[in-house]
Amino acid sequence: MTVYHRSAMRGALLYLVLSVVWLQLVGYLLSSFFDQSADQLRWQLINGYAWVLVSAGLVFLAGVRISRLFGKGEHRADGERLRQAAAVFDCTREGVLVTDPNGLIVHVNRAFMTITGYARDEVLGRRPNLFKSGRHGADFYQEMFASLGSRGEWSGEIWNRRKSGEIYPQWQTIRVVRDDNGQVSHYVAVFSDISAIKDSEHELAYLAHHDPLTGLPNRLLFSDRAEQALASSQLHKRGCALLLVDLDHFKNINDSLGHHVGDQLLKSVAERFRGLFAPGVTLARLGGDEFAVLVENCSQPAQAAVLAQRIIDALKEPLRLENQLLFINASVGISLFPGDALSAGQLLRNADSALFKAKSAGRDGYALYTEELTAHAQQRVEIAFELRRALQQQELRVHYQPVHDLATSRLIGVEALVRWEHPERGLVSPAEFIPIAERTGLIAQIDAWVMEQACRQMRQWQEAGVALSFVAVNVSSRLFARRELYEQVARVLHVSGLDPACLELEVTESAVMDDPEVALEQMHRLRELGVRLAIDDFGTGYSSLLRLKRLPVQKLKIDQGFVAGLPWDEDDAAIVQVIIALARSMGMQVQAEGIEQREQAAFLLEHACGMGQGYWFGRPVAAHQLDWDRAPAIN
Ligand SMILES: Nc1nc2c(ncn2[C@@H]2O[C@@H]3COP(=O)(O)O[C@H]4[C@@H](O)[C@H](n5cnc6c(=O)[nH]c(N)nc65)O[C@@H]4COP(=O)(O)O[C@H]3[C@H]2O)c(=O)[nH]1
Repeated sequence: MTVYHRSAMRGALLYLVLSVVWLQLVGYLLSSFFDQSADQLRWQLINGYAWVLVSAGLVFLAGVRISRLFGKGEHRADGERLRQAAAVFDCTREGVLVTDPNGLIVHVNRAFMTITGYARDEVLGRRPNLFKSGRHGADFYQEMFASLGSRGEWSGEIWNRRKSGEIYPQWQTIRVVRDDNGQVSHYVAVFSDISAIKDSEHELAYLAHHDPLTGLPNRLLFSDRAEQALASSQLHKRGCALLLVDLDHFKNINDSLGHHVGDQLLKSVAERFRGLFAPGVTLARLGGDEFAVLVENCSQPAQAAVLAQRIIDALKEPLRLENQLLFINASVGISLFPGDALSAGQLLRNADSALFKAKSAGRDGYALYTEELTAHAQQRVEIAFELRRALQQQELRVHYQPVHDLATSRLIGVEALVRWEHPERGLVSPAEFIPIAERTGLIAQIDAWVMEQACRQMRQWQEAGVALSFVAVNVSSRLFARRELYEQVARVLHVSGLDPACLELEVTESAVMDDPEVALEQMHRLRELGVRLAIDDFGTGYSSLLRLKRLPVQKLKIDQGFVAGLPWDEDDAAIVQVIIALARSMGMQVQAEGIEQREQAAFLLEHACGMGQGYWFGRPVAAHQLDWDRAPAIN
């Protein structure tokens, strides 16, 4: 039983006792005063009314007492609630602002002052438009008031101004407070400062769309901009050009000087490129050493070509990094909208095909996309497919090109060169399928097969009494980088029974310089087998002389590009002489490729080049077609 029940029970008992005592007493008094029962009855009636009156008075007094008591409790609870609300109001991290129905500020909390920078006195009695940033138009506020009118509430993002003048974003909820009669009594706005969230949002968006190293737009943003540019160009009937830029031999710099220098180089290149273009041009780094440039309002190939040349020329000046000068070139592929492609994706693919063409044409230049390039790309896919079949169907052949001793003019060795006897297309040049085989990884299989054939053939010649010093085979950079090359060579030598000293492995200069440390290890292992090593196409790469000196190589092959200009081109002549001197100083043999004229052979002989090969001595032919006795007189 509660306290209230007990006191009510006490009141009721008191009333019962008083009533019984009163009735007994009045009954006794009336019977002793009056003899006449009629008089007694009348007075009893009067007494009844009097008691009812007294009871009504008591009930009234009790009611007043109870309501006073309850009233006091409610008042106390209200006060408590208000104190709690004020504490919450003041401690909350959200800013709170209360206005009267006329929009005049009547209350703000502590967080409000911290966020806005205003003191309480500076804002009381003023209107919230004091904080307007000017970022929102009239529609925004109209919508806000419409929502307050219809739903009694509005929430959303709003930009306001602090006392310092700084504009910042808030997340704000405004609520209408109504009195008992349904009239608006106050507006309460609760808001939080979301600048930090906005900043991280911006940072995330920035990171998602930019390359962190150079700060340039990345592939995602570039594609997006390209889409927009194409849409706008289509609308305004204008043209667009996409230039894809790739740094030549960047990997060499990265590998030889380290990633840190590589990164610095990319940053410097990005800086140079930035300085070339007007703000309307989008420059991006798509990844690695690949950059892209999107030029709006450029529909003529000649215009785009001028820009491409400007990019190439921008790198002619060496870059200074950490007290060293670095030289780097670039190749550029160009594709135009709407002439070459109608979508951003296609434009990019076409520029990539054009870039491939620029690279194949010797780098440090640009190429424009043509439809033939798509045809070529298609052809490359077909060749890759057919090449697999060719290997299974044994359509590959090995031809041998004679190598002559320049001093005696005698045939002393041969180079094994693969040929593809296509059932429909006839003899396919390796220049056509070797790059595809390299891209698809089929080259390892091809090289292994050629090596096996060449070793067997050499054994047969030796058994037939042919005096031949060596057979040379090409090892692609793909295979050269693999550990299994060693096992493969050992197995072939074992199976064929060929003396390892008769096998010469030709590795291109770029394959060696791709990863000089791996190359060095691989070469030492191969040398342990007893085979000879030659560097092919020497002069076209970026060999460091220090590295070259450490390589266990027996021969340098002068690239045919330098031989072609002999003896009249002074630059070629000078380069050839330097290579010969270099090889001799390091105790290596020198062999020139691509000798097509007697004068070239004479120049090489005069400058102490030991060996030579070329059409003038003999073209690559099938094994049985070799002319062992041919020794054309050089002088
Ligand atoms: N203009 C001209 N060219 C001459 C002359 N003398 C020789 N050549 C050509 O020059 C190329 C020399 O081979 P390479 O530099 O190793 O260049 C080779 C080599 O890098 C690659 N290759 C050929 N066979 C193989 C192979 O079995 N494996 C690998 N990995 N690559 C191979 O394909 C390239 C091209 O081979 P080929 O078309 O056979 O072309 C051969 C040869 O036919 C000349 O006097 N004038």
